[in-house]
Amino acid sequence: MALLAGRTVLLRAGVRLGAEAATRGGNGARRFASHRVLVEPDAAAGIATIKLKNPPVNSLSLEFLTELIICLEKLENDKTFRGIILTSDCPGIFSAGLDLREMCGKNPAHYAEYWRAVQEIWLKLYLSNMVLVAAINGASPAGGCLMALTCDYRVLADNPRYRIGLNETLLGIIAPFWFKDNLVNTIGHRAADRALQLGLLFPPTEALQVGMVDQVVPEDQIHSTALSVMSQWLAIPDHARQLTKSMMRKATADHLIKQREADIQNFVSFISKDSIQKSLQVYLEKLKQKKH
Ligand SMILES: CCC/C=C/C(=O)SCCNC(=O)CCNC(=O)[C@H](O)C(C)(C)COP(=O)([O-])OP(=O)([O-])OC[C@H]1O[C@@H](n2cnc3c(N)ncnc32)[C@H](O)[C@@H]1OP(=O)([O-])[O-]
Repeated sequence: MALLAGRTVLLRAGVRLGAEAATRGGNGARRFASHRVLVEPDAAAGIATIKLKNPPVNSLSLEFLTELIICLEKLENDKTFRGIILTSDCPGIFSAGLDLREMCGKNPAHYAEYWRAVQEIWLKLYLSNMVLVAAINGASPAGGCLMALTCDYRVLADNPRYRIGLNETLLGIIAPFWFKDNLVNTIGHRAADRALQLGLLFPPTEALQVGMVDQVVPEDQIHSTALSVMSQWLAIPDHARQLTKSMMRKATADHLIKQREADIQNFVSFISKDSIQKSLQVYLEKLKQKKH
């Protein structure tokens, strides 16, 4: 069901697979990349590093999400890879979260298509059989935080500007129940209750304290730390680790899978409200004016 729904998204979004480059890397691994999703394979280690490259802020547009979904499907089906390091190619930004322009001034069919893609990326990441390590090398609000939360381990670069959290309430919107579930599973109910209501964005020290991330390291050590964490996780036999991961996560994922269509309808009717559209426009305007 999830897969079929995801395929619909891919076709509708009309991403040109022909635009992707497929070459052989020095280690013989198939290297593939799209415009916005760079994949650096290390076949010998069984690890692929995905670098998000949708400048300026890696906002999750429909096209970007679609490319990421295709990339994850390919890696998941390629037995060469057992682990993914998820990081950013945009200096100082991991991801600014959902692309606000996809949620403003569009029609209900567009909102529905967009939301299906957001659900799909979450399900793909959260239920991946591979080990996922987030190397968070920049600010990570809202949807950016959500992607990091799907990973098995989070390393954050030590820079006070790199704040992470689900800040939806600050935009006048509400984190969906499955964002909430993922956060509760990570930091516990009390901390999630406070973080969600206040829309808290945690700087590194606080993020570590609350359990939003597992490790904070100097920025120049982020990739080496992610690699060393990955090797610990890959030392565990895949079948045992994968079944354990599924046991821990299935109920949370099923919560969404069982009501995907209703969740889409909820999102469409919520986001289409005049008051919500106004809040989002005001927020986008503020972001634009911040520079001037
Ligand atoms: C129910 C729904 C659940 C929702 C979940 C979400 O994820 S909601 C999402 C919640 N996300 C947030 O609340 C994060 C909002 N973003 C930020 O807080 C900051 O941009 C930053 C800290 C990520 C980077 O700071 P920085 O000083 O390095 O960069 P900058 O601020 O100067 O921006 C550069 C350009 O990017 C633009 N743009 C930025 N974000 C978005 C976006 N999401 N989308 C589209 N565009 C965005 C910005 O307008 C500007 O455009 P311009 O003027 O060039 O045309």
